[in-house]
Amino acid sequence: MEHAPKAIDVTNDVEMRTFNFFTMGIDGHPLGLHLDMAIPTILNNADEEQQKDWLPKAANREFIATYAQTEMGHGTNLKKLETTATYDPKTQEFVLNSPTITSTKWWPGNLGKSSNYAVVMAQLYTQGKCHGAHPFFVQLRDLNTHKPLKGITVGDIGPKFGMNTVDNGFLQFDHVRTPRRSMFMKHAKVLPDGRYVPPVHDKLNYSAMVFIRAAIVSGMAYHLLVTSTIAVRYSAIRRQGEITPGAGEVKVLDYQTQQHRIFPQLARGLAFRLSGQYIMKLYTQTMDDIRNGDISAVPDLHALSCGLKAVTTHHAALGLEQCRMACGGHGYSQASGFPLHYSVAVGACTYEGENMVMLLQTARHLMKIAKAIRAGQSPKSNKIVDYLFHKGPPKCLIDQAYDTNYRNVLESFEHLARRQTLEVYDKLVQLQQQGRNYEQAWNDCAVELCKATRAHVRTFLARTFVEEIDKISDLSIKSVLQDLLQLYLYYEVTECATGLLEDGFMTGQQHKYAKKKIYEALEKIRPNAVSIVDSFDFQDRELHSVLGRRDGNVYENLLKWAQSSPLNKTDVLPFHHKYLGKMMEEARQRSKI
Ligand SMILES: CCCCCCCC/C=C\CCC/C=C/C(=O)SCCNC(=O)CCNC(=O)[C@H](O)C(C)(C)COP(=O)(O)OP(=O)(O)OC[C@H]1O[C@@H](n2cnc3c(N)ncnc32)[C@H](O)[C@@H]1OP(=O)(O)O
Ligand SMILES: Cc1cc2nc3c(=O)[nH]c(=O)nc-3n(C[C@H](O)[C@H](O)[C@H](O)COP(=O)(O)OP(=O)(O)OC[C@H]3O[C@@H](n4cnc5c(N)ncnc54)[C@H](O)[C@@H]3O)c2cc1C
Repeated sequence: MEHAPKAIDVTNDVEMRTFNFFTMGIDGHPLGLHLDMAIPTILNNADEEQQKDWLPKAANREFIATYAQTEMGHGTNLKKLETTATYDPKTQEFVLNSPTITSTKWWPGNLGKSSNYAVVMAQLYTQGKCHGAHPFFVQLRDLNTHKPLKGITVGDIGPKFGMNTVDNGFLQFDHVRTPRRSMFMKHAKVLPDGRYVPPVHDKLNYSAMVFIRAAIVSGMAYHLLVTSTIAVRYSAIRRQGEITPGAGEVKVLDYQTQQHRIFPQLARGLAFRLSGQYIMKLYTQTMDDIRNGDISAVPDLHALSCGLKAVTTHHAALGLEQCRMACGGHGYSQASGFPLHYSVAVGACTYEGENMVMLLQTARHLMKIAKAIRAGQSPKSNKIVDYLFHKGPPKCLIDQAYDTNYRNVLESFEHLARRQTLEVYDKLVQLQQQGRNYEQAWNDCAVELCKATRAHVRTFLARTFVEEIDKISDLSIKSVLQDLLQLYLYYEVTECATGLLEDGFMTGQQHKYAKKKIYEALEKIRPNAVSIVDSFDFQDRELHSVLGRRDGNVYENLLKWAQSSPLNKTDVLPFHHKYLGKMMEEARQRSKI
């Protein structure tokens, strides 16, 4: 090709690649899974020889690979995946098979028509024993004809809620043989004679999922900032109704309800962006540590990435809907961009680990800490969880005259997370003392366990936001961002007020104080709102929105957009006379009788 694209940067510059992934393929593109699941799997799970062979070709786009783990019958419970990879020592090959209809791989992005390779998660059998789900690098289609290889049935799963430019696919194996070395062998191995060598940590095979979970946090920030930009810009040009009778129609952005709907999404977008940077740095550092044989950070990374992924995707889904609803009828048009952004972002509540399951994974981590606290152990030096070991003030102090760096607000979030974590731990213990087994007790506490995770993640998001704003030296920028920080923190206080009021930690008067601080922040943000969203410098093509155009020429372009609809190619649609015209003519004839 004349301007062949240069090789993908497969270094661990994940931050930029992630952002490209989320911005480049907002509704997905043929290389989405190749870039952000297949390549990370090769980087983190292939041994040196395999990396030498596969990585340059992957970077050079000599093939397209996806990540085929989920099956028709199982997505969450990886232990019960049914695809098998059985080692044959005679030929030193694995035989891949889909034994049941429910073992059909189902959902992998770009699997249906684009990919010719896949990372396939299969239950590994050797010497008659199953060793659990392991990744294999498997060719699916002929590199020249692109036809499926022998024993492989593959196709697209059909239209979905959204992201319909992504060919999510299905895949079945009928005793397909693949070389022994197609098994990713950095961590676990199968030797030529069939002996299994276990990994140092049995979850290292899950690293690609951890990468996307970490990346999704910035993805959610991106979606919230994009849709807030659309809603703020549109609200700044849309005039509807009067505040002072006779003074003329106002910009809907001047309504306090409009500000209360949109500005918190702006604030959350920033908060998620800052935590997204943190978790991606933690991911990169942990992967480097693993390469040096240190797996100590793996549990912290897993717990934080699961919790952040679940909370940010849920809040993004709610926030995008608020932005859409704030734009009235035009917000419901495809011209707004909201249907596209929403349908892509909300998928992240499900993919890469369904949110309830992710919240409970983080809760497992919190329960271990609660056990240590109840056993009187001292905290590890880990800023993410150390606060759980601390006592904290007995009463809320958010309305004290001076709250330097929002210490009193952060302590309120810490108080709630600490109380929720310890109370649900105590309930877990109590239910077991009453005779329930651990698993049943766990299920009977699951809703409260999820609340503990949400409280812990809220604390992390808030603290990170405060710390990062504090580092800003440009006072004019800092002042604007502090308005958003104030809104974020007190909005989150009101969002979790039930938990703070429940034990009398916060008073009703303090709740009123928090609301006052919210309204104060809304007023401070209003004059800067358009400049704040313009500063993100999103291109109109990224926003996919007539309402969010930087030039503000919404109405002329809305009409142009509508006129470009295929329906408007002719004044009278071809089928009119055949059906509607005929129906009306016959009705008129009948009425003359
Ligand atoms: C973002 C939007 C912007 C625009 C985007 C554009 C388009 C994007 C489109 C697509 C991109 C995404 C494509 C999607 C891909 C996928 O969905 S891939 C499939 C994802 N599937 C999952 O996430 C499966 C979820 N299930 C699991 O992960 C596991 O089953 C489990 C729930 C974690 C349980 O695991 P398992 O059963 O194996 O383990 P247990 O026996 O229960 O033990 C749990 C212990 O293991 C520890 N653990 C589990 N996972 C990990 C991990 N990844 N790392 C480290 N440790 C792990 C866990 O902590 C327990 O430890 P403990 O026993 O000590 O408590
Ligand atoms: C847009 C999109 C893209 C995707 N891309 C890929 C891909 O590229 N590769 C890939 O392998 N997969 C992909 N997936 C699949 C995705 O990873 C799974 O859908 C997800 O892991 C959930 O699994 P499931 O759909 O089987 O739901 P299930 O696991 O059947 O769960 C159904 C519901 O049951 C509840 N539930 C399940 N387990 C528990 C539990 N332990 N505790 C509490 N509640 C529970 C939850 O409410 C859950 O929503 C994609 C999915 C979507 C929507």
